[in-house]
Amino acid sequence: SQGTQQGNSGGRVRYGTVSDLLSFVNQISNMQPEVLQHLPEEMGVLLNKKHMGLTKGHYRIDSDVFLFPWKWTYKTPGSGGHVPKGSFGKVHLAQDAITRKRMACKLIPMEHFKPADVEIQARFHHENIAELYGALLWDQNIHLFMEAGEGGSVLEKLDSCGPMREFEIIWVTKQVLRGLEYLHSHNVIHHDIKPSNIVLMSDKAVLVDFGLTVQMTEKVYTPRDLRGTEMYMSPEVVLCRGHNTKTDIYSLGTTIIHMQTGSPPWVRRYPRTAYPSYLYIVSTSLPPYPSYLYIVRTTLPTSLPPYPSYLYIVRTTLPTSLPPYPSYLYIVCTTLPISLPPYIVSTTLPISLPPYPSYLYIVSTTLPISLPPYPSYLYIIHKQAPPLEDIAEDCSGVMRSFLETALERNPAKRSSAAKLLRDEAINPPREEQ
Ligand SMILES: Nc1nnc(-c2c[nH]c3ncc(-c4c[nH]c5ccccc45)cc23)o1
Repeated sequence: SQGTQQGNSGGRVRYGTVSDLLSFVNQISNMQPEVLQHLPEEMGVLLNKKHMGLTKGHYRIDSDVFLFPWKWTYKTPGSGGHVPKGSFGKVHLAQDAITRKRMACKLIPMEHFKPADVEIQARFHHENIAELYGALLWDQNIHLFMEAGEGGSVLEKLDSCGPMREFEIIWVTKQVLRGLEYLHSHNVIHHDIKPSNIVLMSDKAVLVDFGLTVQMTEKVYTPRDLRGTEMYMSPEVVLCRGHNTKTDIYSLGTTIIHMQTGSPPWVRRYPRTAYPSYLYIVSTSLPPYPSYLYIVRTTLPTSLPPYPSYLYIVRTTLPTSLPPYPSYLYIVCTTLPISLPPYIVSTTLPISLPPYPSYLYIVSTTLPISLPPYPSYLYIIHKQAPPLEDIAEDCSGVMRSFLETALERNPAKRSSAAKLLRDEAINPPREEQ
């Protein structure tokens, strides 16, 4: 019969609706790895007919669409945070062979992909949220095609051009607040607002990376793990006792400090490099444990208050001498959200230490009596007042009060995105613009 070619002889990529895409990503996340390894051809659902040209049910990489590395890898956030899971993947520039439309294409290895990576972006549409155009499975990677911010991210801009001027910061802040106002009105928390997750276009900025995003079903979201990037994390998230959309406002506040000064809060006052070479205390992910670091001391107090254990890195006065074994790695655990062997000792250190010291390396058995206070930013965020000292000296008075509101320690006193959008700091009188 004259049936449509696509249905039978074509490939396994089709145009579909958001629900088609969501059932596709759920279906493939339940597929056995061995099935995924031998896929004869690409599969997927494309939402956007205008930008993506299918050819008989095919959308082949390097034939129907071309990928160009943006030389931008979205590393696991171990380099700056305690996040047990974050966003994996490389972001490429993609160009459709038929429509010539330029897009961003994030490749997520199947073993790291979870449907939550796309659910929010597929279901919620706003001009300040990177639009999802489609999802394709090929070569054991999920390819997420999205709206491209060809100006790169705010972090790249800061790294290449240094601190931003206030009128630029105002422009970015308004775009981010519009995106947050929309997400928060649907009880969605982004959880990872920071310069690298804000990308720039000629006429707007958009939020990207929804890998940590959640939609609250109650008034308070109680996490099972730590979500976000340490430097930009709010005190209530660090405490792990429940939080709400206001956490994104705090992270926007720290992001503004980063845009003003070129550095995130805290790092100038608590530099990671404050340590003599023999002792590094930083925490990333301990294989396979969540990325906390539980160095307290060899003899533990009988009971600790119910705070999360990573807040107990306070005993920097280690015993003057450790048992006679050289080059120890001591990880003595306090109360952990999961059970660990009570005492992990390894007599051999990894051959090459990662560029960021990622454990506590006690490379000599005798240590000086006392060490400088531990710069665990989680502990600092938890203990100290918000980082108002890190606000740029030349910050205007109105922007300073904007930041004081956004960085309020008590989320209930922190202004909402809707309220901040009306703030005079980001609505300067016309003659000033
Ligand atoms: N993690 C993540 N998840 N989705 C995205 C994303 C969606 N659209 C995009 N457009 C541009 C960039 C981008 C970031 N830095 C860059 C540097 C140079 C050029 C482009 C970029 C990233 C994205 O990013």
